[in-house]
Amino acid sequence: MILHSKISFQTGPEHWHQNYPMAKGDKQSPIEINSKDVRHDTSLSPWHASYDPGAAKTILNNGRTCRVVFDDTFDRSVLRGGPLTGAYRLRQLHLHWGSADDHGSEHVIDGVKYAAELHLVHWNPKHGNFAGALKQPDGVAVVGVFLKVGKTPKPEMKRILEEIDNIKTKGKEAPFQHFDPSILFPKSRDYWTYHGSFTTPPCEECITWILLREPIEVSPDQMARLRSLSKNGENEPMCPLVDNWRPLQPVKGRIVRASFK
Ligand SMILES: NS(=O)(=O)c1ccc(NCc2ccco2)cc1
Ligand SMILES: [Zn+2]
Repeated sequence: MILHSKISFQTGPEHWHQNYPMAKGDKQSPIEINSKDVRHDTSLSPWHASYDPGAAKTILNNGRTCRVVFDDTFDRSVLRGGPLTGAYRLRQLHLHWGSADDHGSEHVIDGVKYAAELHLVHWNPKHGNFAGALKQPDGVAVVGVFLKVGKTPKPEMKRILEEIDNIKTKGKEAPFQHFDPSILFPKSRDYWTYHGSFTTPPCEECITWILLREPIEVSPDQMARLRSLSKNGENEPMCPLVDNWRPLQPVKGRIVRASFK
């Protein structure tokens, strides 16, 4: 009798729940924001980021995204206000992007997919550490900024994208200092907010999402740089790091609030 061993690497988002049951939860991210279902909440206050440029440490390619890591050992770079209670510490920022300009963001706004989505990840120090915060519904706050391709790119994105040449392959890390990520924010502070999850396993439902309504612009060349990153390690076959976004998840009756009319 010949045994056919069938090895299937079931790692796609549809299979995550087999190892991470939370991936099939009722508060998963990303979701589509439909303006007709959004509730303008006049009690929502403005959000404030006070970041210390000296907290920036390194930039790395972890094979899934390009991530900038910050010193979060004390209240050095914090996010306050908006839907949040207390100061949340900035831990890292990273991006999700597509293989072409017409898709790449994780959240979708009235059917619009942006070329990329920047996530600034903060955690609530009242829960001791990041690992503890993951287990709490108010443990983490992520600010999402949409990126669209245009002719007046933000010079500040240059800084991140210039470093990309030094972290082309998985596992590569480079120093990344003296960087204040609040320069990446658009003019308007208008945002949507809802309760959701990490968009990668283990998909804990611990995130207060704050999605900025106004996208920032990047140049075609900047998007091409992002797409030049590789998933593979240095001496492995080339595999472009693109389309690292999770498909839309069910809203399951959640209310999305807007800070604006
Ligand atoms: N795309 S995202 O903003 O939801 C996001 C943010 C941070 C992580 N970090 C990885 C992780 C998840 C749980 C513990 O460590 C993963 C995903
Ligand atoms: Zn993300």
